[in-house]
Amino acid sequence: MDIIFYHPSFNSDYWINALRKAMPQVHVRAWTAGDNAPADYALVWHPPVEMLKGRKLKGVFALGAGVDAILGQLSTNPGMLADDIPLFRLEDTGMGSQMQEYAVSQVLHWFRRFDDYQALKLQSRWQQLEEYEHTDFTVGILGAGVLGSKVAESLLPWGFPVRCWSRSRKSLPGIQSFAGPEELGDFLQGTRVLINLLPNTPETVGLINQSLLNQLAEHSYVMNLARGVHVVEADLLAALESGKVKGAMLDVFSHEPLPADNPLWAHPRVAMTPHIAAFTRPTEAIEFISHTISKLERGETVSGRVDRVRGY
Ligand SMILES: NC(=O)C1=CN([C@@H]2O[C@H](COP(=O)(O)OP(=O)(O)OC[C@H]3O[C@@H](n4cnc5c(N)ncnc54)[C@H](OP(=O)(O)O)[C@@H]3O)[C@@H](O)[C@H]2O)C=CC1
Ligand SMILES: O=CC(=O)O
Repeated sequence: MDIIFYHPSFNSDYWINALRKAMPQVHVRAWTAGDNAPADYALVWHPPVEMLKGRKLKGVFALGAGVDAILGQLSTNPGMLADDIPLFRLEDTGMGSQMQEYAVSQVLHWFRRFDDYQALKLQSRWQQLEEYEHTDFTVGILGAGVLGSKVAESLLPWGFPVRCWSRSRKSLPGIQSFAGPEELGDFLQGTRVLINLLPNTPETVGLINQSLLNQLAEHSYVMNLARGVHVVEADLLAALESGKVKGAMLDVFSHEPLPADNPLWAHPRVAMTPHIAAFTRPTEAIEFISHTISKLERGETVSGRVDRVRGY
């Protein structure tokens, strides 16, 4: 069996050695321009069209959780991957615990008013503020898939009311589930901290806009861990100015790296990180990929297959 590998920034030698160790019977090679030799599987992130075009593959694995980039490439280059070639993505592979750490630490930061205390510190003011109540700190998670559900579970032990919104209804112990566009309004009503873990699809682009932000609780907080295109930046800035939104923590942006003249950089109530909420971890990712390939080769059912029509 042959596997080709392409990632624009990962250390290919490291990955290829680790893949060979995990699957000693498989020939793994880094794909380079002009390589048209046959392969069974391709492991990719932002692949050149020519890498995949016309290949008869048994499957393609995206080396991340989101498949918006590759589906975007496919929409402009439909011949890049035949419809019958399955596309898989990484499910959790260590990203769940990273998302939990990120979300829990930031929710606690806001709940314990460290943002307010930092502002007071900058004015050299010693002042004790009123405590927030857990009951006034409902956390609502947009997306209750692999990562959203893990984040939801991790917030429960801290005493916050937790709710989630997805396409289909979930039954996650202790978490209130809202489903579909008709329940989005009820989900937003009373949500104090909004965490976004939706995939980037035509239905979710621009969802976090003025209308949505207006439905949140007063002095709410927004955390975007999914994709920049979900948030209408001008609407978020307006909501921060009006005080409707008290603070935002952003990991992802419509344009990455975020341009130097973007007003988010200087906003005192916006914190940000450079798309690091969850990294692809080689050991866990390779374990998932090798396990999935073994099952596929045995004709067994696997999870992680992308529904190309649905877009995630
Ligand atoms: N910032 C970072 O470092 C990283 C960001 N990400 C982002 O996180 C995203 C989520 O990952 P993951 O949890 O693995 O994805 P999943 O596919 O497992 O979960 C997606 C969730 O979104 C819900 N959803 C999709 N479309 C809609 C819609 N139109 N209306 C309501 N709910 C919808 C799904 O509902 P249902 O369950 O009913 O299908 C599901 O619950 C990725 O797509 C990626 O963009 C991922 C890794 C790292
Ligand atoms: O943003 C990262 C991903 O895995 O998707």
